[in-house]
Amino acid sequence: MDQNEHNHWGSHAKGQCASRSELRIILVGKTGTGKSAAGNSILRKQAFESKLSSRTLTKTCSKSQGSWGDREIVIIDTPDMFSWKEHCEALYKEVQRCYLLSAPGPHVLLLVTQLGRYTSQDQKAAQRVKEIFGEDAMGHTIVLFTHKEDLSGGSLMDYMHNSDNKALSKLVAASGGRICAFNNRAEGRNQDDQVKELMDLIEDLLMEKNGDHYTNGLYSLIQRSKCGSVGSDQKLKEFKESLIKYMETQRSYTALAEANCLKRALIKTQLCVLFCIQLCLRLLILLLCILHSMCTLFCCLLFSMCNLLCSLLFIIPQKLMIVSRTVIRLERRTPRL
Ligand SMILES: Nc1nc2c(ncn2[C@@H]2O[C@H](COP(=O)(O)OP(=O)(O)OP(=O)(O)O)[C@@H](O)[C@H]2O)c(=O)[nH]1
Repeated sequence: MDQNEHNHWGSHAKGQCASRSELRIILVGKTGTGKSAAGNSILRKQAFESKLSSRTLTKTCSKSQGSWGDREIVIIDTPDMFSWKEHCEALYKEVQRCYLLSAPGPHVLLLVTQLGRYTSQDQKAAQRVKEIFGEDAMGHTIVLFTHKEDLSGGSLMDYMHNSDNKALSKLVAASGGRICAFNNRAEGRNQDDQVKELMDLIEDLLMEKNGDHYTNGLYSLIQRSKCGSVGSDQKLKEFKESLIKYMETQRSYTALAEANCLKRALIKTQLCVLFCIQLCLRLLILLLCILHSMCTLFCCLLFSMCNLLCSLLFIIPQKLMIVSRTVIRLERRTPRL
């Protein structure tokens, strides 16, 4: 067992009696979005390594502390554990480390994404956050956009309002509309202002949650282990087993939800097709009726024309006869010279 894990396990007891003003924040999201840089902005020091890199820079979960007013701020930076495709030993190890570092539970999950770059990878990362911490963790999530300078002075609300990224809108809605933006290159007053904006958002969230941090079965297990009599190694082993079970359960919930979503979409499509077929049939019947009426009208017209023609054929010779008789009579009366 890793020595570090022993230390983390031991440190959780320290977390139980942490001061009431302690604020635990976990930075989550896709790699390279600016999680470490955001952590540094909040703490206003170079606590986490952050630089432009073609590879993932943060290799393991780490924790750093600072303060904001009378609040002690604890930030847990996370490595690229939100985009690994499969559940594997390395993932479980990092998740375990993250749980132990953030026990008895985070007040805020800061989901970091780059402004204008919310891709399918970010969606998968958000999904993995739910797999690791549970669906209810969205209730303690704030979406933090980095590269705020790209707004060029415009407001984040306007940006969201004009965005046609449905997945992003869905994420923001699931996070209760709690959004914030950082320019992690900002300094001095500008840096303080954006941290204050985030802190105000966090205070509102905590007020809503009666000051409570987020917790779930795994955090409760860490809490309970404090009173247990079993040794640290055994506790860690049990915790890891529970964690694997928890993540697998969350994953099957997600798969089930996705399958239900797919089923609903399929039913909707079927209903749409049925409606279209029904509409086409009705239109066809209407067209046939119109054609039938037109045919009847045409037949009537033809019949009338024939009738008229026959009548004319009968009347014209009669009239001709009369005229010819009159002419003959007149000829007879006229004296010959
Ligand atoms: N211009 C600008 N650059 C930023 C901003 N935020 C982060 N960056 C840059 O983006 C790069 C990646 O930032 P990191 O903080 O290392 O990102 P990360 O998510 O921690 O990445 P990993 O640790 O590799 O997972 C760095 O070069 C940062 O300087 C921002 O708001 N504006």
